[in-house]
Amino acid sequence: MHPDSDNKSTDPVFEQEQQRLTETYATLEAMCGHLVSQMKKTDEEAASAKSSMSEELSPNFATYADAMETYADFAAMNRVIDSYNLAQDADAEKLAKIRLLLRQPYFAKVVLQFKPDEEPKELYIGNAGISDESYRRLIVDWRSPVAEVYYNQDNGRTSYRADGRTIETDLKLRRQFDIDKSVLNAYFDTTVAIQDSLLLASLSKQRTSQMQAITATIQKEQNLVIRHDDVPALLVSGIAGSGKTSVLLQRIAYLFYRQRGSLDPSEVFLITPNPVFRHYIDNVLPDLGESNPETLTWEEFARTLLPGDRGSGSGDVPLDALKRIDDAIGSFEFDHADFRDVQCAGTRLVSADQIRKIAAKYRHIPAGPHLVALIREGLDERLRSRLAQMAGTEAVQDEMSILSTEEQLRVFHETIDPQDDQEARELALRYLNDRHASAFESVERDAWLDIDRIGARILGSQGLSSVEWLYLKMALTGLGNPQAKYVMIDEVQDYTAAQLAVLARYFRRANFLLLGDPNQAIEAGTASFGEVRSVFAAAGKAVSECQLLTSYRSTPEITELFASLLSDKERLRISSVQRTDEKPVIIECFDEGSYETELRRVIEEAQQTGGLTAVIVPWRNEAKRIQAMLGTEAPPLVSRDATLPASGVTLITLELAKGLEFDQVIIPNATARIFPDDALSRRRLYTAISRATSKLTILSNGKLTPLLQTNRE
Ligand SMILES: Nc1ncnc2c1ncn2[C@@H]1O[C@H](COP(=O)(O)OP(=O)(O)OP(=O)(O)O)[C@@H](O)[C@H]1O
Repeated sequence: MHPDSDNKSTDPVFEQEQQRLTETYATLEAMCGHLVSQMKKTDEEAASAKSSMSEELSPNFATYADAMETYADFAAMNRVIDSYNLAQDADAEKLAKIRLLLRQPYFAKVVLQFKPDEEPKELYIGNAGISDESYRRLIVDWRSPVAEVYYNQDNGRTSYRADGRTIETDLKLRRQFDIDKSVLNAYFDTTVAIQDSLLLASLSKQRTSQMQAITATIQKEQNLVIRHDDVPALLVSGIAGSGKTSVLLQRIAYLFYRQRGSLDPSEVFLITPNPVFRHYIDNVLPDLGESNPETLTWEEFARTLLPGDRGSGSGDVPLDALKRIDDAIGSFEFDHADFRDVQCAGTRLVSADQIRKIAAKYRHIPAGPHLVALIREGLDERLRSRLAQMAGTEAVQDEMSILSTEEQLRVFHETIDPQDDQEARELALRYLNDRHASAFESVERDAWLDIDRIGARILGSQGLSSVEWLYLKMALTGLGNPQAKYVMIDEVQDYTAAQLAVLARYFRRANFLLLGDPNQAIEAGTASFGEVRSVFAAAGKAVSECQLLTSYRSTPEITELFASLLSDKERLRISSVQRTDEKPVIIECFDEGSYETELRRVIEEAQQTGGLTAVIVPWRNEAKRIQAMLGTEAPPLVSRDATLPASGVTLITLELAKGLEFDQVIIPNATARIFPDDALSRRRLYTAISRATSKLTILSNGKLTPLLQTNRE
């Protein structure tokens, strides 16, 4: 049922629901006001308790007993402050939830009958769960077990899982709401047969430059991924616009909720294609009341681990090279030239020869993380004794005595005036430890190992690629992040098998969520889904799989056009959600003059229509060509670190447009030269076309690519 504005006032259900909303809203507002004043009060109490306790505190360290008493007083004061802080933290968390709900208290209601003789239960589902003062559940969190019945989209007998048990119930009613703060705009009672009105309403909205959460309209196949059991690797293959990125973000929010208190955002990693994409998605989790995880591109990940003078490389390395590294490590022995001096500020602190001597003590242990850890410990000890010996020298003590007051404060947090030799030595050691902090760091990072040289010996080649370098370092030293619990890789088809092998090994204890579309692999040499499976299986991570086959982004006509680039078998399985439609336009021009006129016209038209339009070019040099042709009227080119504008026309390379979407897409030159009839061009064209939500214009300056010939009118 969809009451329009005329019958709202006469529809008793609408009135009842508006009434319920008004009451809930008032309760939330009251709770908010109460919490704010409570937090203010706690703040004042904490401040006054602190000041009266500090006044009463009379530190006395005269005797051992006095000192003990003083410490006990300090500890008591800290305990009081901690309890205030804890209370504040709990209140702040609750307040954040209420503020989230004040934007939209809930978006759905389900009525569930658990036992035939019981009253049915009404549950309102929202972005967070909250109970009122008398512990009555006002709103249920969308991630709570019972909310699953809403997403299962079955009316009648259904079930959900809670604490490993399956709970049977009868879904009597599934009602969706369009709510803005305390105003009910509409409600929809849904059954499976009727299309999802809230979904259609949400899809028909104009796109913004930032991705939005899809909590209220998550579809059944998407929910299976979001609520999937924890598995070592979950591979989701989904067509363009099927909600892979949306599902990924909703799953992160789900995991944070389910593991509240034990899962920290710093233990979740999201590997994204580029910074433009990161900006595009970075509001979704905060809007859901959650923090963003650690978000990195491959380049950023590699840069933190590789030596400063090395680029992150292409990653295009055969898996076989990595296998040879694994095979070789088993029987590998260091030789004298595999070590490098530990240096700092031009001083050699531990020589390669000394490292060799430390290593010689462990000759019976095979090369690998255990041996490297032992050498590292020995080296750390050697470094400490070297600095202790330097601390006793006159040269260092003289150097320390002429430190400026500022430098003394930075190093010692006070000015110094050593009274005897012993004190002077201790201070000199602190000074040296500070000055040589980077030497300790390079011992810790195993920078004393010449990975390039070791790799050249193992692989028999001159110079390692960055991926080989990383893999070898991990195999040899155990480099990795064993604390990471989840790693999410979006657009997984864009990584090479070797890059994925590095990630699987680096985050060795993490569960992986891998999402991608084999048809959007726009570079040669990246991993097929078969390779993705075998890389993770080889890393000891059994792969489970899900598929998403409905396109939510594009209109049926656009979906049909990009689906026409796929094999018949694939095309037939794809569907799109019905909406108002505009036929894609293909314009083939045979002379430069008419091409320029047409291009100017479609860009001008796009400016007039409003919304966000992308002119997608395959490479940067094509962007330059367009800029040269259009001069000052060329749309601005999106750079790698940019944030998309809210509206207007932009020029963007395919690489950066990946994963994003636009109200309109213009493909400015789809000739056979740019999109020849081969598999890679087919995927590039599929990716470019599928960025459009509602309008698509394709031009060609010369003969149109054969890939689209059959689609012309
Ligand atoms: N259940 C849903 N309810 C509302 N909107 C949805 C839903 N699922 C997806 N969408 C919308 O469809 C569009 C495409 O989603 P998303 O970008 O997550 O897909 P994708 O599979 O990652 O796409 P691609 O691989 O083509 O980059 C987005 O605008 C998203 O908000």
